[in-house]
Amino acid sequence: GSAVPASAKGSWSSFLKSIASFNGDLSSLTAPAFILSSTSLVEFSTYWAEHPSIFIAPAAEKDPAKRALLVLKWFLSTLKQQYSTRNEKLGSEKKPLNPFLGELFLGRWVDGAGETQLVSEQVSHHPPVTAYCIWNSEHGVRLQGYNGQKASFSSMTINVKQIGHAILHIDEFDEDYLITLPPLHIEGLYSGAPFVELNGDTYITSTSGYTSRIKYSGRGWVSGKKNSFNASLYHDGKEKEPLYTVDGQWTGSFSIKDTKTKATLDTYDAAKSKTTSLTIAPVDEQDPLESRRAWQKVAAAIQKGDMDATSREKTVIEQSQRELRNKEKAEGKEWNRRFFVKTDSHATLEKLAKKLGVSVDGDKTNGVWTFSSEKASVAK
Ligand SMILES: CCC(=O)OC[C@H](C)CC[C@H]1O[C@H]2C[C@H]3[C@@H]4CC=C5C[C@@H](O)CC[C@]5(C)[C@H]4CC[C@]3(C)[C@H]2[C@@H]1C
Repeated sequence: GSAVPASAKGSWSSFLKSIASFNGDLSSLTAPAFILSSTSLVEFSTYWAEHPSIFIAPAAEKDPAKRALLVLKWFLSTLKQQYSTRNEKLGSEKKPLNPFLGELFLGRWVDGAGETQLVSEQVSHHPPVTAYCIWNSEHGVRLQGYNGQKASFSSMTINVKQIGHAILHIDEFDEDYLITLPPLHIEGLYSGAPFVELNGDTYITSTSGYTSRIKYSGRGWVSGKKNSFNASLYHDGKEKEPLYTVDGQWTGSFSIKDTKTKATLDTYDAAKSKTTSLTIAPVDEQDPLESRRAWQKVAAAIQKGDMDATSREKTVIEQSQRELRNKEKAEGKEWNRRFFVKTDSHATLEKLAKKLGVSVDGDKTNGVWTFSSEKASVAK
C-alpha cells in the first residue's frame, strides 16, 4: 500500500517525474515535505561506530587472521546502522539535509570501550564530500574515511555509487585495512516508502595479508530474503580456500563459520546488539559551524511540516554560503577545512588499492582527505 499521505499524492508523483530527469546530484532535487529528514548527511559518519566495543575488539586479538575476522564482523555490524536506521526510526528512507562547506559534526561515545571520538566535516560542497575520523586512543584504533555519491535513475529505482574509501588503523600491530564502499539502490519509490538495498561486492584488505569479500544480495536472489550477504575471509591470492565464511542478513543475524572445522564460531544478532548513543555538546554551546546548531531553525520547520519556514530558513543558510564563496573568490582564497587536509597521494591507500586491484581515480577527483591532528583542536 502506498505510504504517501493523501495530501502529498500529487507532489510525490510530480517528484518521481523530477527524479526521472535529474542530473545525478541527489541534493539538487526538491523532495516533498514528508520525505525530508531534519538530519544532515554530515551526521551519517556516526554509523561507523555505534557499537564501540565491536569497533575496538580487533586491537585485543593477537592472531592476524582472527583479527581480520573481527574487523569483518565490525564492518558487517555497521551496515544496519548505515543503511536501515531511517527506516526503523522514521518509517522509510528520507532525504537528509545537504551539508554546507565546512559543516561539522563532533561527538564521542563513552561506554565500556572507554572514549571513542568522532569528527565529521563536509570538506566539499560541489561535489558533496564528507570526511570523518573516529578514534579510540586507549585501544589504539582509528578509522579515517571520506565519501561522496554518484546517483542515477532507472526503472523507478535510484542507483547510488559511493565514491571514497575508509581505512582502519590498529596501532598495536601497525596494521591498516582498506574498506571499499557498497553500491546501493533505493527501492520502494513507487509506494512512497523508499528503502536502501545493497548490491555488488565490497572488500576489506589488510597490510597483514588477509582479504575479506562481501557479496550483497536482496530479495529474489539466492536467499530470497532482503538485505542478505555472503562473505569470505582468505589469504591474499587464495580466494578459493577461505579460512572463514559469514552468511546472513545485515539487518538481521549472521553466523561466522570456520571453513576447516565447519564449526560456527560466532553469531551476531543486529536486533539484540545494543548501540551506544553519541554524546554531543548542547546546541547552544556548539560552534556555529556544528550541524545541529547551524540547521536548528530548518530542522524545527521540517519537524513542524512548515514548508514555507523550511525554505525561508534554508535560503538564509544558502545565501550566507554564496556570500562566503564570492568573498573567497574575490580574495583568491579557499575555505580552510578545520580538521582535514587534501592529499594528492596517500601511500597506504595506493598500496592497498593496488593489492586489491581497485582504482582510486574517483577518490582523487573528489579529493583524498586525511585527518590532520595538528590542525584539529580535540573535539569537544
Ligand atoms: C533526493 C531524492 C529523494 O529524496 O528520494 C527519496 C529517497 C529519500 C531516496 C534518496 C535518498 O536516500 C538516502 C539514502 C542515503 C545514503 C544512506 C547511507 C549512506 C552510508 C553513509 O556511510 C554515506 C552516505 C550514504 C551513502 C547516504 C547517501 C545519501 C542517500 C542516498 C539519500 C538519498 C538522497
